[in-house]
Amino acid sequence: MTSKIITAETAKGVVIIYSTSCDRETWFLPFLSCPLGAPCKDSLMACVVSLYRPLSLLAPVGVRRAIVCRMSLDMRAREVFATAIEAVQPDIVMQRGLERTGDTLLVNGRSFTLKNNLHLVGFGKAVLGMAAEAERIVGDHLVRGVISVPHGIQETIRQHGKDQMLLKDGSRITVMEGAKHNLPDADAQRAAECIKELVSTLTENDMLLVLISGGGSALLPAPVPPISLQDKQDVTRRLAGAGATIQELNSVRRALSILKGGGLAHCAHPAQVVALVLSDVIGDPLDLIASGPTVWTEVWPEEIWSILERYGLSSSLPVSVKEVLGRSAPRWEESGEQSDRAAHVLNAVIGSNSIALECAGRRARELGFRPVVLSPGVCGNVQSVSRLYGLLARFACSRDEPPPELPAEILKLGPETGVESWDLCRAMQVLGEGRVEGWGATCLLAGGEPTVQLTGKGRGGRNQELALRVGLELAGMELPPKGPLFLSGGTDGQDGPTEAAGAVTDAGLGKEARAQGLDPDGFLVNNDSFTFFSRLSGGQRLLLPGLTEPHTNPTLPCPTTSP
Ligand SMILES: Nc1ncnc2c1ncn2[C@@H]1O[C@H](COP(=O)(O)OP(=O)(O)OP(=O)(O)O)[C@@H](O)[C@H]1O
Ligand SMILES: O=C(O)[C@H](O)CO
Repeated sequence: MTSKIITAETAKGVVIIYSTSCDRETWFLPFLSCPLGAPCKDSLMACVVSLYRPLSLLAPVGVRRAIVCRMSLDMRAREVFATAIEAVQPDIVMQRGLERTGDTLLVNGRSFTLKNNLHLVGFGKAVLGMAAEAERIVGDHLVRGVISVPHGIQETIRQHGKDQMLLKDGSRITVMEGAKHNLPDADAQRAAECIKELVSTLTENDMLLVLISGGGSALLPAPVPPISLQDKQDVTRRLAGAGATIQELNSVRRALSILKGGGLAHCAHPAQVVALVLSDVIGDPLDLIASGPTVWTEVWPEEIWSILERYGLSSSLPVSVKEVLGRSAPRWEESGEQSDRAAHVLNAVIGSNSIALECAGRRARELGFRPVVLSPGVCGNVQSVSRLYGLLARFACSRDEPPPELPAEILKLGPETGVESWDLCRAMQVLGEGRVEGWGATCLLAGGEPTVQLTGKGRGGRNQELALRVGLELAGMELPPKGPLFLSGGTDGQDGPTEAAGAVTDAGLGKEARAQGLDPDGFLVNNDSFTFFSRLSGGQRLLLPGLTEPHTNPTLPCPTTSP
């Protein structure tokens, strides 16, 4: 059974924990080997972690430090990651996004009067929880709603006891499940039809709330006739498998869909549309998140053809796709002036991974680390990204001044991993200061989305593959025995089509695997990182969604800055 969707989906948060040196790590975790033995240690530490926050308010500094010192790096890394996830929970982002006073609703500084005229549609992995919260906030004005959410989500949420993410009995919102394995299917297509039907009946007196989160593209398939669902699926699956970026993939999806690229807003005209978006794309581009159904976007056939050519698909496209791309007429009849249409639509990003990283940084500080955010947008192929993290680890852990070629090598990776030189220099400066000044440990945080080019047939996800590769990078370096530790996880709790959110790794990974008869390189070649981590040490290094939830009270301080 898959346990996806614990949380909202933002661009993938990658959390990395580095200890700065062997000596300091020994100082920092003086009580690591617990006299109670390993199995007890974990449950004991879980209790300690859950008590840490209340205790930290009352206890003297010495006691606080002792508590933190008892937590392993692994536990603290998981805790930091859990906090990042918590920051983008569907209910929390909705509370941030929808401010209500009486019958006035404030979104992104714009106010709307509620007069029992509210309709709601939504699509995405996090939308069920968002809809439940929306109903709590504005349910008394809600006429009707339809949401398209992942297959099995309600049952999974029930099993996880997260009832606040379910709609209440008698809700006016219809929940439709589909898109098994995150692929558009007939169920999702039916949901898309119902959504289209609902929004097409609206008048200028109505208001439409559109809830959008990652995974929305697969949950709103509405292929332009005569393209069949099968044909559309074929194109997107081959593009994704060939390593197309989400920008490229969703540009193509927009060109083949009735509802994407502004089509949904077009159908809802002249109603007032308010779209609340939980971003899962680096830089929060509204036209690309879930393929931008509420953002009018021009389709340029030349651009689509060049993407298809880049990935060698242009000559093997289904006939229906060729026909649609060959059309010169606009996708829909113009209705009203551009400015008039724009005035009827408000798109607001209410959650992003910058917020997740900010919250993670605060938690890291509470847990005794000095947090450094490298960048919210690390991208590029997974090989380059893992190399970058490996080199940064080496830089952080050098006993003496690192060799001059090391910073140069790190900076060289900037352009292909989407990290500005300035950010790399800043991160290296902080890591260098840590080494010189001798404070405890550094937690380097980054968000982003590495690309995995699938060549094998195994099971995995970008975070697990990244963790496996970084583990192998670290194994080839001269590093202190107790550090660094690396964690990579998806903030939606599901890494690719697997049950895990990601994995935790360190320099001992390769040795541990070989001692258990596992060949990491063989698993990598087959893109089989999930199987690898599941078999390794009973799956202990996996980040499983149930374990990624915070142990502590969820009312963690969150930034007030708007996304
Ligand atoms: N076996 C695999 N090994 C590594 N990565 C994989 C594997 N299978 C799929 N992926 C990654 O997962 C992505 C598809 O995952 P999913 O269908 O959940 O969409 P997503 O939400 O965009 O992905 P993710 O959860 O990784 O962000 C692919 O683009 C690919 O990068
Ligand atoms: O649904 C999608 O298109 C992706 O998750 C990006 O938003």
